[in-house]
Amino acid sequence: MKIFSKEQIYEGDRLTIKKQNISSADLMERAGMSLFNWLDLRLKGAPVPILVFCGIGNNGGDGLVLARHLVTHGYNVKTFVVDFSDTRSQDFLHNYERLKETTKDWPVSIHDESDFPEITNKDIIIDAIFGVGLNRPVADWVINLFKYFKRAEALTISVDIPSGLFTDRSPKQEGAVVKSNFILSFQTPKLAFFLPGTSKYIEQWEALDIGIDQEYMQNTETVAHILGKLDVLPMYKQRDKFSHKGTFGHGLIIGGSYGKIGAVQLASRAVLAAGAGLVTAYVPTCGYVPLQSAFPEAMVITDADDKHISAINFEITPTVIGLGVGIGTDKKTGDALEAFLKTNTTPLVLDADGLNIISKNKNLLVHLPADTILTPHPKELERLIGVWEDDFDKLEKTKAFAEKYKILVLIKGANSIAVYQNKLYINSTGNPGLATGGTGDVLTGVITGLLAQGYSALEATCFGMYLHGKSADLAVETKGYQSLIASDVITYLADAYLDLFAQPAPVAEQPTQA
Ligand SMILES: NC(=O)C1=CN([C@@H]2O[C@H](COP(=O)(O)OP(=O)(O)OC[C@H]3O[C@@H](n4cnc5c(N)ncnc54)[C@H](OP(=O)(O)O)[C@@H]3O)[C@@H](O)[C@H]2O)[C@@H](O)CC1
Ligand SMILES: [K+]
Repeated sequence: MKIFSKEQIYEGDRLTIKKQNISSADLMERAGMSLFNWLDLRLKGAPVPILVFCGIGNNGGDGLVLARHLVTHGYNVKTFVVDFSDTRSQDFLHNYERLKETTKDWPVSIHDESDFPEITNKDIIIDAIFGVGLNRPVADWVINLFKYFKRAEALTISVDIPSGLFTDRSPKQEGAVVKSNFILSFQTPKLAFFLPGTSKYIEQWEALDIGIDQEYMQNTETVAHILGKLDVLPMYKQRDKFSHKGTFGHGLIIGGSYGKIGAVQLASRAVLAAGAGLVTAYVPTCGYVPLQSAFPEAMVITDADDKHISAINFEITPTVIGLGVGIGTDKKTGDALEAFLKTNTTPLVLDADGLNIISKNKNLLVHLPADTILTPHPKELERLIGVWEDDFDKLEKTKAFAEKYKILVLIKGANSIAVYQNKLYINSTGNPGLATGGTGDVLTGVITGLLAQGYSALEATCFGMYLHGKSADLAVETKGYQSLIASDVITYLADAYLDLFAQPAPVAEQPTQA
């Protein structure tokens, strides 16, 4: 699914109004109506108090439309206008009048703390204060209102985006954003929902279709994409009946050091579980016995050194190399990696200490083959690109870094993000059960295994991180968050593949009332 920038959202609104020959008030009516339908379907007329807090722009206008429909359908509604500015938008004013006509009463204005109404945890708060139009820091008294909402512990539903959240930068002050339980976002989610610094303000979101021009939605190129099943499914490569193990490539995992041979074992197993035909592990001598006994499907090549990789020489011709898991940063290994990178032309996935070695010797970056995949977690990324101001700045710096060296950078996190050719691909699968040792090694193996089968760097990364997260999502159903371990992610890869083609369960017939 595409994630539109703020400018693209405004352009989509403008174009829709023009092409569909409607007014902006009509579009706002649709937006407000879609909010109402969503709520009405769930509340079914329940008399729960609904407090609608509106700003003075179009986000507030959406809130006013919602409030009007709630009132006309008999809900228990109170509407407030958060008066943070004198400049009202036209569509706000139009709907302000319409609400007045309906209720015969003006909404209550809030100018400062003394106007904050009583809110209990039985109420529902509708947050329609700021939308994507937020362009400067929020006034202190309005931030206090956000905090007041949080203290009330009422169910909080944000319209389009939690108020206080910018579309292109992180808020400077902690708590300067409404803590939403649910966001009803128009047409597409916003990038801030998925970034580590701002996703803490988001629990759940849903995109509401407000009929933005389909052609515009389809043809507009966006910088960011969120990857769901429908996005990765077209990447899947069907198997030919006459294929054999040579068809699916040969992955070579180079890594391991004394005490960290397990990382190679996990990555190598994941190479095969992702579907590669063959896997070889290249490890220090101490890795030979454990690998050969615990993982009979792998071939093993050993370094002359017992504990660390000291030279990278092999006579096989792998399709792809995954390098770095458990490799350590021993001086010998650093030298071996340098010599190897200066001559290697095989497609490469670089992870863990492989990245840390390169961070200390950045001259090596120019030797990476085009489309090399780097899979850093945030600390490893910082060692590569330096510090950043906020998530948005981090993504800009990563884009520039990836472009400079013509590589792909996969930033690992709760929502892993692949950065490639100035675009962002955000994974939607995965859960906190993955916060356990070895899951990164498995991811390296999965991506290596997909590259071996002929997936492009971008496909292998997107499909790989999706499958890896999906596998964990399926595994937690029986393992729980605490007990899930990296090996489970390999085991459940099979289910993640099968899930791609699973038919949705038929909806059970509703019993009819006599
Ligand atoms: N376009 C359409 O047709 C549709 C739009 N839709 C809805 O519109 C929303 C965007 O609406 P919006 O552009 O009016 O901005 P909104 O977020 O309501 O902010 C209001 C204004 O506040 C101002 N301001 C900014 N920061 C400030 C601050 N810190 N403190 C004080 N003031 C500040 C700034 O104005 P300024 O003062 O800069 O002139 C800004 O314009 C969008 O999220 C969606 O909900 C839907 O109905 C679908 C159809
Ligand atoms: K909002």
